[in-house]
Amino acid sequence: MAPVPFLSTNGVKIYDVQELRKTRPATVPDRYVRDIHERPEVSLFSYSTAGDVPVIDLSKILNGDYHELYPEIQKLASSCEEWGFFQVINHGADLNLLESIEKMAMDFFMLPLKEKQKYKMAQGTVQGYGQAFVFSEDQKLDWCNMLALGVEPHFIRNPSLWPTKPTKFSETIETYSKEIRHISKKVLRCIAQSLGLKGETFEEMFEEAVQAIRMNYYPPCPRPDLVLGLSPHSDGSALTILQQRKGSSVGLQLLKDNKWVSVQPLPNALLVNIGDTIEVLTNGKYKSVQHRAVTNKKKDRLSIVTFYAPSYEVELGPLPEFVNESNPVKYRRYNHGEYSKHYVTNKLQGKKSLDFAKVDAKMVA
Ligand SMILES: O=C(O)CCC(=O)C(=O)O
Ligand SMILES: [Fe+2]
Repeated sequence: MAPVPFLSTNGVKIYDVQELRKTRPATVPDRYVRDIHERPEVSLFSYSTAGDVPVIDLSKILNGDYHELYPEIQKLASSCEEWGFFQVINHGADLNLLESIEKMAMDFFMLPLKEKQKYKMAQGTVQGYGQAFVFSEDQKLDWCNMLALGVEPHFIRNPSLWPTKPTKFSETIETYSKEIRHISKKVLRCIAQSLGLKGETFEEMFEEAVQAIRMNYYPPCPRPDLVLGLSPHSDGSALTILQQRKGSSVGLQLLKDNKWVSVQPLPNALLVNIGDTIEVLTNGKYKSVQHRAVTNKKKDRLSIVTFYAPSYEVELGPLPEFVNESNPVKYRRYNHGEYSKHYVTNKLQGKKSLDFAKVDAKMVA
């Protein structure tokens, strides 16, 4: 039986990819088939190896002596400039907690559709189970099911969307998000240090930091050569901490030197990427790099992604330290809440959302 489509939060017909997959189709509906230039090169990602993305030992920065600290800070700076991504080891997070959030998330996605739809994303909103970035019938769809939840500050929460099944799900998210928030703060301090700024430079901006979690589940796909798990985008956050479930297929790719590079996270490491906020604050010195997810024919994949962003009231713009004659201002000042709204009301399309803040190069010259 063909799966029944349902309406996205913007009134567009979409499918639930896990339900599609249950029908064991030999191919995928047209809505998922990407234009030729967008399709992933299957051979590229299946052969790429781990270890390309720089690895930062957080304990060396936080507790190391000068001889350990300095090279690690240097490595962090070059990762943010050249990759926009780095893996963090010795981050101090409770490994049992990382394991239990993976298990909870998997248990959730394995529930019957009817149960998951109790938490369905409502029209015009971005939280819950569903697809937040679908705006038209001709937009290509991602081979992914998502559960997105606002966590902090409390007023962004919608408690009716926090699953009561599996039991302990909400409790685990609560503990997990606290742990990740703690790490986000530490990483942000290290980033400030790597920029030659005082560790506490960003603290005021993040006093009421916004934290949201997105769980992405990519079932196996009969045609990974034709589809994308998640469309190319940069994150609208300041930084993002990504955990990939152990044993998942390789799926995340980032754009480096105009080529898509596959990322295979190290076991127990957390993957951090620079979001649009830091790119703006540093006037482009640190890059919010485009990334996407690809699918796999045999294996599924789960990622748990925590976004850390300034409070909505904060006014953002390049810090004066990063603006001079040879580095003219690239971004205007804007309100972060407005940017967040702009981000979630547009489809994921590479780095296009940051055009919102770009200063026209000609006007500056
Ligand atoms: O699943 C992934 O690895 C990518 C997820 C991602 O980029 C996101 O949720 O913003
Ligand atoms: Fe992302």
